[in-house]
Amino acid sequence: MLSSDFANLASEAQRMLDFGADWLHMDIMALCPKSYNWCSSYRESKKTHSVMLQILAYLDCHLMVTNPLDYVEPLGKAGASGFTFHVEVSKVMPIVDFVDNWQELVEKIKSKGMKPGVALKPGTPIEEVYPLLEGHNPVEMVLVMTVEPGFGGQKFMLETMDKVRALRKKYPSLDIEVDGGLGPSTIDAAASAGANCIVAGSSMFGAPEPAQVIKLLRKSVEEAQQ
Ligand SMILES: O=C(CO)[C@@H](O)[C@H](O)COP(=O)(O)O
Ligand SMILES: [Fe+2]
Repeated sequence: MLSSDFANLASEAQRMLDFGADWLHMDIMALCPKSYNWCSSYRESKKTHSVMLQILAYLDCHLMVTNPLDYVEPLGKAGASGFTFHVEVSKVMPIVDFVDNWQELVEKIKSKGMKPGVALKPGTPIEEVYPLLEGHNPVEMVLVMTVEPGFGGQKFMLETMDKVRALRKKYPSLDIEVDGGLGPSTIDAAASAGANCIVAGSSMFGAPEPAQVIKLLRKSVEEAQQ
């Protein structure tokens, strides 16, 4: 949704769902701490239109913030479906034992009815997320960033596919999301590496026929899965 027309957020979201999108991806960034309000505004606007859509639209929230714990309560209230925090917070947070802290974080995310996920930046080794996929409270999705976080419309970094391949080999049924620079020219590389959740911003909102782009992305993932 970062590439959408913010003045018409609800109709932009509806347009993408009508074109065939499964999820709406919401980027929440450190310097816009109230950006989670998008979720509640979206839910509110939908109340008057369609109760069904309110239930059906999956809000996939990607938190590029250093204090994810502070967002669990407000995002849960705002109607988020997925809550994906960055593994790099372990380095910037004044945390003595990140392992205990992420267990607590995952537990809180689940208690608010959201799906916990972990994201990693292009320069972060894949091994750093492995501990979060083990134990009694594992995350349920890994978001591999295929551009540096910050804004849409950047060039897909092909070298990040090594991480997707390694992850898919180790976890055959895990949800692996790729985010940044995905579109018709890059989807095959991501799909064949093993990604099954595709975030597409500028390639969707900038397309003359977004429905065709979605079809193409889905076909590539389905074929790779077979
Ligand atoms: O998280 C981010 C950027 O920080 C992404 O979600 C981008 O917003 C995706 O946009 P495109 O690269 O598809 O235009
Ligand atoms: Fe994102």
